[in-house]
Parts: sequence; structure tokens; C-alpha cells
Amino acid sequence: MGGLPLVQTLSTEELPQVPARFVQPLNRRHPCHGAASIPVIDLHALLHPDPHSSHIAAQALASACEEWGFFQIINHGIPTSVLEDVRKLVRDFLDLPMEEKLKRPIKFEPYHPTGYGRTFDLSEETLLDWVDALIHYLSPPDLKDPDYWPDKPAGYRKTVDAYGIEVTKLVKSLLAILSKSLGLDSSALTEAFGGDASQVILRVNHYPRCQQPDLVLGLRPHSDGSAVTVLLHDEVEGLQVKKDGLWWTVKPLPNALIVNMGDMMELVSNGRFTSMEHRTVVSSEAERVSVVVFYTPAASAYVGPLATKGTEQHDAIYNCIKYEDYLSTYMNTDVQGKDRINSLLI
Ligand SMILES: O=C(O)CCC(=O)C(=O)O
Ligand SMILES: [Fe+2]
Repeated sequence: MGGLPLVQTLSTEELPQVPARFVQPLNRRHPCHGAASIPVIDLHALLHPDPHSSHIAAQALASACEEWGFFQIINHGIPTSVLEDVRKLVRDFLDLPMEEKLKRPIKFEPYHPTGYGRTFDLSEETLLDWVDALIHYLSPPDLKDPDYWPDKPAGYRKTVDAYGIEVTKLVKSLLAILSKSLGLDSSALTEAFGGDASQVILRVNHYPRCQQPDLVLGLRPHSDGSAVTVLLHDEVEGLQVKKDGLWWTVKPLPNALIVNMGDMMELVSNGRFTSMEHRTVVSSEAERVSVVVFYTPAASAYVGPLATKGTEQHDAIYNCIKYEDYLSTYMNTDVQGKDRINSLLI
């Protein structure tokens, strides 16, 4: 951990100056341009029994994945009470004493870091993000080590497990529709990501208040290494998306989930669906918590362009990669925007 306390502790110490390793150089402090009008997608409409209606909705979904790579999903079928329970249990976990939370510190095995603490703390020189994280697997069963899930607060494991199952179902519905948009069988994308061996990972991002919010970032600019990411927010703004070279703030809709395409979707779709660069900013007034589910390929899956139809390029523009290797590079290099997925460009 490089000797520095976690961000929550730094935040309560009311230091006159944030530690130097959190200070972003001036050339990385790009201002935000305004509100992002990311599309709103209605799952009811996508699953409508009338083929004409569902086709129009599917076209809107595909356009959202092409233009923004981000959308907010409404009528997603996950009851509001479940979203509220997850938010509350996560909040209760974060309110536990630090010693309790650190009973399961971040460990780096087998494929993805899991536990509670700081991520991307690769050397004494790397810049740090103003965030503490709780990470654990939701699936597959052999990686979902229940001992690595918080055992407090009571009810956390049961509720978060049920939420993970719901989110996975939602992702699979979206993947079936997007497969067809790519001109493939509805099961093509889930199969490409390894079917039941796909890895589903939960990451709670805790962004405590910061005395000098303009000097730091909650999360540095990055694209996700996942196939699809689903984010449950707490209605506090902070997520920003980069489009046309400018940064835009996402205005979270109450009870909508924010979905984005990860690098693996950009890869399989041969660049048609965009894994958009995003970052988070923090505030001196309100802390912020997001609960993120990454639906990612199986560690053993070889992922490469499946479909070139509908893309500008008729030949594959990316190399194929074993997902385990992608993840290992992703976790062990200092993230800079989209550099990892771009490194697969042929
Ligand atoms: O907290 C957020 O709004 C974004 C989180 C995120 O980008 C991530 O965990 O990869
Ligand atoms: Fe992200």
C-alpha cells in the first residue's frame, strides 16, 4: 500500500494538502464541458412481444453502444427495493471500523484483485486515485470464494448475491439483442465470453470527500477491461465520459442503472461498439459511492473480433487475446485512457 493510509482515513484527517501522489499534473486536469446526454434505454421496449416495437428499441440500443458506449437503462426489472437494499448494505459495510474492513485486504489472486483497499498502487511513483474499493467475485462458482465476501453487515452476502444474479440476467438479455445487431445468433456474445465460465466481478467505489477536489481524480481516465459494466449509483454526480475529445458529466436518473461497453465488446464487435473512456471526479461536500458489476470473459476465453458486418472495416482490426492475459496486463500497468485496448489494434 506504499505506506499511505486509505482515502477514507486521509479524508477524515483534514490535511492542509492532499498527499503528492494523488495530485494530478496540470495537463491531466481537463475541465468538464457540461451534461452528457447519454441515451436512455428501456428494457421493456427491448423485450416487447411486437417485433416491430422491439426492433426499433434494438436499433436504439445498438446506436447507443456505437455513439456513446454508455446508456442509462430503465424498466430493467430489478426492483427498487433490491437497489435500495444493496445501497444500504454497502453503506453499512463502508461505515464499519477500518480494522473490520481490512480483515480481507486486497489480494491479487487468481485473476482479478479482490478484497478491500487500494487498487493500481503499482509503485511509489504511480499516481493514486481518490477512491477506496471493495472487490469480490460474483461468478463463476469456483472463483466466488465466499470467505472473501464481507461477513458484515448481516444480510450483505444474501442480498448482493441476489443482486449479482439479477444484473447478470440483465446483461445476458442485452448481449442477446446486441448479438443480433451484429448479425450473429443471439447466443454468440455470451458464448464468445465463455458462457457460464464468464467472470462477474463486483467493485464498490467509495469516494470520500476531498479538501482539494480539483487537484485529484476519483478514478483516472480509463476504459473498462470488461465486456459490459453495470453501475448502481447513489444519485451523486461524479462520473464523466469523454466524447469528441471533451469531458461530459453523466446526470444519473433515479433508479436507472448506468451501463457501458467495455474493451471486450469493442474487441468482439471489431470497433463498432465503443468502450468509452471515462473518469470520476470528487467533491469537498458530498462523498459518493458506486456499486459496479463487471461482466467479463472467462479467464481461459480467447477473445477477438467476431463480427465485421456493419463496421467500417471489413477485416479484423484487433488481434485476438486470451482474456487472462488481457486482465493481467490491465491490472499491472498504469492505466492511461484506452491504451490497453488500443495496443491490440493490428
Ligand atoms: O464510480 C463511477 O461512477 C465509475 C466507476 C468506474 O468507472 C469503474 O469502477 O470502472
Ligand atoms: Fe470504469
